[in-house]
Amino acid sequence: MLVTLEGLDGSGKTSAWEALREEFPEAVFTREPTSSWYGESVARSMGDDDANPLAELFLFTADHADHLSRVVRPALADGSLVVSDRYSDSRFAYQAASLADSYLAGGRDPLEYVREIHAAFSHPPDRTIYLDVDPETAAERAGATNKFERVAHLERVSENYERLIDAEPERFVRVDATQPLPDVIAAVTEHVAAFTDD
Ligand SMILES: Nc1ncnc2c1ncn2[C@@H]1O[C@H](COP(=O)(O)OP(=O)(O)O)[C@@H](O)[C@H]1O
Ligand SMILES: Cc1cn([C@H]2C[C@H](O)[C@@H](COP(=O)(O)OP(=O)(O)O)O2)c(=O)[nH]c1=O
Repeated sequence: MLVTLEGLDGSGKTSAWEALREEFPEAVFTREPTSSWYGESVARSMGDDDANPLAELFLFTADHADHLSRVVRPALADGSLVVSDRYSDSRFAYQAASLADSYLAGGRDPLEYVREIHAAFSHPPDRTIYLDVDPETAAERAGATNKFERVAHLERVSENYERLIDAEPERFVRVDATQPLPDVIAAVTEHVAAFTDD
């Protein structure tokens, strides 16, 4: 089973993911962007305010393709529970927001376009926990260290996540990430336990 953690920067995903490692020691824990050289290319692009958003989408997607074949598919084939801190929904929400101001031929909707690219090769998550926090709190917590962490951008990202949740309400569970962190972690842990009991 593939469980993904999604949400704005500073929503507490990494803290929850680390806590889950203690609770589910048999599971495979992974994340995107990865630490491979593809992931390093992504980090380089994120550090460049002039990076082309379409080129950046393909760097993130290249990292995802490698992550899938090297980590996610083999672990799922072994029957492992896989928990990923960010996954394809991050591309649908963030890169659709980055592409919104650029030109896509034929009036294409950026979010649909990014989804279509993934549909050709990706493995969709079984369940996704969305850590729900407002863009102002997210930017404050994350310390606005890169261009994705600006409030206006996070507002667009947040709207895109809402579209994704509306489209697949059965895949997502929402956790209120404005609660104290221990409560967020407890809620996330309970959800993962319930998924694996099903
Ligand atoms: N519910 C919360 N309440 C207060 N601070 C939080 C909460 N969740 C996360 N933080 C803080 O925000 C920062 C980013 O948390 P992190 O778990 O790395 O989030 P993410 O991986 O979603 O960016 C950390 O300093 C963390 O302690
Ligand atoms: C995986 C992924 C991340 N991102 C962005 C979200 C973050 O701003 C940044 C780094 O992700 P991450 O290291 O998970 O940061 P955080 O812990 O703050 O959430 O990359 C994308 O824009 N697209 C993607 O596909």
